[in-house]
Amino acid sequence: MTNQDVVVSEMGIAAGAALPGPSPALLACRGAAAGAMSLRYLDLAAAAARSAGCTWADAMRASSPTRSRAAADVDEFTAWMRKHPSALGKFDQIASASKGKKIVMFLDYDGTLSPIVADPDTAYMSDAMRAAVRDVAKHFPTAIVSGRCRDKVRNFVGLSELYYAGSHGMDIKGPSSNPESVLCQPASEFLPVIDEVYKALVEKTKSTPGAKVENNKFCLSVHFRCVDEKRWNALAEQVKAVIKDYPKLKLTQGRKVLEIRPSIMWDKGKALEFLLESLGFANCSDVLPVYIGDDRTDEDAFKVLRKRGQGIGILVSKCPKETNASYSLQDPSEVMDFLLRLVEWKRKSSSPPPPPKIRPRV
Ligand SMILES: O=P(O)(O)OC[C@H]1O[C@H](O[C@H]2O[C@H](CO)[C@@H](O)[C@H](O)[C@H]2O)[C@H](O)[C@@H](O)[C@@H]1O
Repeated sequence: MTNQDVVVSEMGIAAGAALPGPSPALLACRGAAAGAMSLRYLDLAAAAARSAGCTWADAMRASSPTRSRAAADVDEFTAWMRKHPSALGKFDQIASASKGKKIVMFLDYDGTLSPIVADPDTAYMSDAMRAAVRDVAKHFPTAIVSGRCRDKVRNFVGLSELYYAGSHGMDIKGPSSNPESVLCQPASEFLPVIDEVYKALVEKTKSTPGAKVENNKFCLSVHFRCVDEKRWNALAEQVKAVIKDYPKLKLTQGRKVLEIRPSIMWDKGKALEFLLESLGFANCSDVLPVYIGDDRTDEDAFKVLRKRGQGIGILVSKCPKETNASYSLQDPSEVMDFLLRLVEWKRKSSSPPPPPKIRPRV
């Protein structure tokens, strides 16, 4: 079977090829991943498109909805909101679930802390959001979990006191202020291959106007947000033509982006588990991980929370989506409101009660 077969047969998107032998780094990182099984998110919309005999472009369209909230079916949205209520509306419920527990905050970057923009290199987060994240990190251990290369997302966020998990969790590092902080790079043996494929993809896709290849160190992104929809299928063919010779890589999809990643059993869910373990919360019942994300790669983390029966998954979305998250927020501005509210609640609940008023003697 060729890798091309693998790509097409397994979801038409994800090529689950043979696992590479464990690297020393992977062995080092295995603590949280022992007995791990693949937590790959099942892309229902794209799978449905393909099983209906549709093209890659159909699957790309299905996984990158452009439909506005106004055009969406209101009943469907209301029903979805009932299943995934607003984390702001249900703030008191979330706060009471955290009583006696240590909150650990996990935040996705694009579409969660920064609004989605056409040029990935200018997806800056606002100073107000940065201040909110800084405040959150003063009270709770906080990690940024992103598909981007760790250095890039670290530069965008600009806060040294956080944990960063870049490349969809394949590159984890603790706060730079701590010389003993963790480092986990389970896909380090893939670096030369990723570099080679990056160059090949840049060359192959240069004939597609608007296509952009982003090197995320342990994985690659091929953006099609600025590509004419008529060319999406051709672009997917170009990408498949390049990766067909690399059976240890798999192809997945995000928001108007094709992602090329090592086929290892590691994802944002594994990163979450690894970080909880590093923080000493491996088998604790008194921890409440809160994960906020907007994309399908975040579903791996939501699934882990569901499986643990512990923690709170919050999907950032304006329209109904199949998700393992329990709550929702509409956009990064609501994410900021939620973070600020959490900080305010924490301040109030940990400050000592005011001293009793002494009545002046008359
Ligand atoms: O895990 P994330 O932090 O959400 O990263 C996922 C991908 O995000 C970026 O792409 C997305 O945001 C861009 C900027 O808003 C947008 O132009 C693009 O269409 C989106 O897919 C990032 O550029 C990718 O490398 C990440 O994998």
